[in-house]
Formats: sequence, C-alpha cells, structure tokens
Amino acid sequence: MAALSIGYQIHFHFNPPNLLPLPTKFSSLSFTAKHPLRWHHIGCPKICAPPAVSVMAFGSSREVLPPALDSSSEPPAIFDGTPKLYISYTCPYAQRTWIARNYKGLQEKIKLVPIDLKNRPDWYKEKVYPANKVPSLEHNNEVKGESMDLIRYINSNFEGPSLFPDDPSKREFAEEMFSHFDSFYKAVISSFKEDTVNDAIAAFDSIETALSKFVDGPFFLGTFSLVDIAYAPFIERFQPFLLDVKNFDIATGRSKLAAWIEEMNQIEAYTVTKRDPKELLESYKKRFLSQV
Ligand SMILES: N[C@@H](CCC(=O)N[C@@H](CS)C(=O)NCC(=O)O)C(=O)O
Repeated sequence: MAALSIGYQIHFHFNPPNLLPLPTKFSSLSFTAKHPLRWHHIGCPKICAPPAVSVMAFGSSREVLPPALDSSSEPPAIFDGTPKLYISYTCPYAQRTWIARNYKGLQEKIKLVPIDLKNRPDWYKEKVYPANKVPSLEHNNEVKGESMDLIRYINSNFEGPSLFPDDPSKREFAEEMFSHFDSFYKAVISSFKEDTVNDAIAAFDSIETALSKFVDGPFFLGTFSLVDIAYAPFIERFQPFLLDVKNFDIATGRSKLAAWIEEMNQIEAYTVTKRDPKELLESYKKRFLSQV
C-alpha cells in the first residue's frame, strides 16, 4: 500500500459553539477506499459517524520519505517507465527539483530516489547518471541533470500548476533572476570568509529590490514560481549561518524579504523539503569555517 497520507483542511460547524474546542477531541481522520470517511473520536470505541463537518482536500500530499540509498543498496528498477527523481535530502540543488515536483502534485508520478552522497552506490554513476551528481531525472528512457534545467523541464513536461507565468515581462525578469543567481551565491559565500559582510549585505539588498518589482504577491514574480524555487534552498542555508556566525540578520530592514520568507514557509511543497536550521548551520560551519 502506498505510504501516503493526504492533508485536509477541516472546517468545524458545530452548534452550539460551547462544544468547542472540538478539534482536540478528535484523534485522527482517515480515508480508505471502503469507507470514504472514517472519523475516530476519542471516547468513541468504534468509528463514529462524522459530526457536522465538511472536509476539504487541499491537494497536498505528505509523503513518507524513503530512506537514502547507499553503496549497499540495490538500484531501483531503472528505465522501467516510472519517472524518477534522484536527489540527496541535503543538497540545495536537488531540493529545487524536489520542490517543483511537489508543487505540481507529482508525488505519485515522479518517484523520489534519495541517494546517500557520502556513501554513493556505484550503480548511480554506472547506470543512471555518469556525472554522478544529484539531482538527476529519469524520464522517457533518458536521464537529465542540472537543477535549473530540471525545474524548467518538470514544469513543462508534467501536469500540474504552472510555475512560469505567461506574462512576457515576468518571464523576462525570471530569466534575469536566473542569471543573477551565480553572482548572488558567490557574493554571499565570499562574505563567509571575510571580516565584513558587505558583499552579503549588497547581495540581499539586490534580493529586496527584486522582490519589490511585482506587487501582485509576495514572491519574485508576484505569484510563486521557478524563481522562488531557484533561490529558496540557498536562502534557507544562508540565513542561519549569517545570523549565527556573522550576527547579520538578512530579514531585518528588508520587509519584502521577511514577507517572502514567511510566505515560503506557508508553501507545503517547500516546507516538507526543509532541513533543520541547526543541522544546516552545523554543516555550513564545517564546510566554511574550517577553511578560513
Ligand atoms: N550544477 C548542478 C550542481 C549539482 C551538485 O553540485 N550537486 C552536489 C550535491 S549538492 C553533488 O551531487 N555533488 C557530488 C559530487 O560533486 O561529486 C545543479 O545545479 O544541479
């Protein structure tokens, strides 16, 4: 059975209102093929008839994530026709593709194959992706790589909501932001090794300006898009490191960036891919401070 549980927004319509707060009294709610709605109520030994509630699927799926495959693991059924996204749970480039796949609701269509990069299985390089990096996507008997190409590919070649608006001015700005990524990344990383955070300040000022361009929403292109996906995994890592090590809070005095971070944290397709900030901080400290 697929290890998948579906999230629901539950609207309680109880009368009289003094019965509230009822949500705490309900232990779980689940759907099965036989019983479309099972309502488990604490204090009710059996499955009870649901009270007056409406339950609305909000279209997101919380997956049980598979364990990462290592050198002792058998390969999945490569080229069996099932699209597969090879990732590492800790890689920000892979995270981009994982977010795109989640946002488009492709959890059941594109199988997630996590790889342990520190103890990589030989078959990954030999049979799947000779570049031996993540992410890679197996689709239509081909394996493609490069996160920026893959998020565009996933957006264009699979069903689900579009992550790239039609508006030509937004598309043009998206391309600008994609090109800007490398210099943003380099500026922030270089500040890790310097005494001042001037480069990082300038880099985040440029993000604040970019976020001010479209006013029809808190995201880079107004609505959530590939641009947010391209930047989010990196900002997720830069923020705790700059705060802890450089005492630089990227969101202070940058209201658009602060709002963007808040809104990103409402997007489940993204939040399920996030790592513990403490773990990210430790891994960045190991990576960047030991080289100083
Ligand atoms: N430009 C690539 C970068 C991918 C990349 O560097 N992935 C890292 C993990 S975060 C990797 O696979 N490293 C393994 C290696 O370089 O051997 C992309 O955007 O997909």
